[in-house]
Amino acid sequence: MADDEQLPPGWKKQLSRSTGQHYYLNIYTKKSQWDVPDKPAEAVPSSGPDQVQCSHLLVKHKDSRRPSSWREDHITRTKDEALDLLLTYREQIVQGKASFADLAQKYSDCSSARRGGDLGPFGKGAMQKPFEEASFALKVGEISDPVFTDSGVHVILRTV
Ligand SMILES: O=C(N[C@H](Cc1nc2ccccc2[nH]1)C(=O)O)c1cc2ccccc2s1
Repeated sequence: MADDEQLPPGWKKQLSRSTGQHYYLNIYTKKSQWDVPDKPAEAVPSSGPDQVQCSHLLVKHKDSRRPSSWREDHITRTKDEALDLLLTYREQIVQGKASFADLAQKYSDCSSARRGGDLGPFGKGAMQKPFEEASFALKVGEISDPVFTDSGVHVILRTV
């Protein structure tokens, strides 16, 4: 077990009264963590990455900004039908019954379908706000809940 003197600078080892386990306190930000720190404590909380890379599966509906796609010239499903459809795809992915890229390639109403839904790296300001906020809130490898934009209903996978 690492003692204070062996910890990277800026960390303090504490004992949790509730669990009896040790945790580690960042003496600058007062944030704590269970894992033994392996780098100096950040004096300022990190503002997160400048860019992320995500793939998405989009199901459009009749009220989408552009109710047309490579799959269907004239999309007539309702928003509720789009959500139900998206949830079936999300469930198959989460249950490991299909890969994200495979379902995006087959069913996404975005032209990124040909790339398994990959949008490439993007920063803040590049995508519609609900999509951006959901993407930057994901950890790498995490899949979002359904996200609604003017384009339709999305499920997002953060890849980088
Ligand atoms: O806006 C696009 N496609 C639209 C649908 C759409 N709307 C979106 C809104 C947010 C993120 C991705 C989105 N894709 C379309 O095909 O009607 C993009 C396609 C691609 C393809 C490759 C890389 C980036 C992009 S962004």
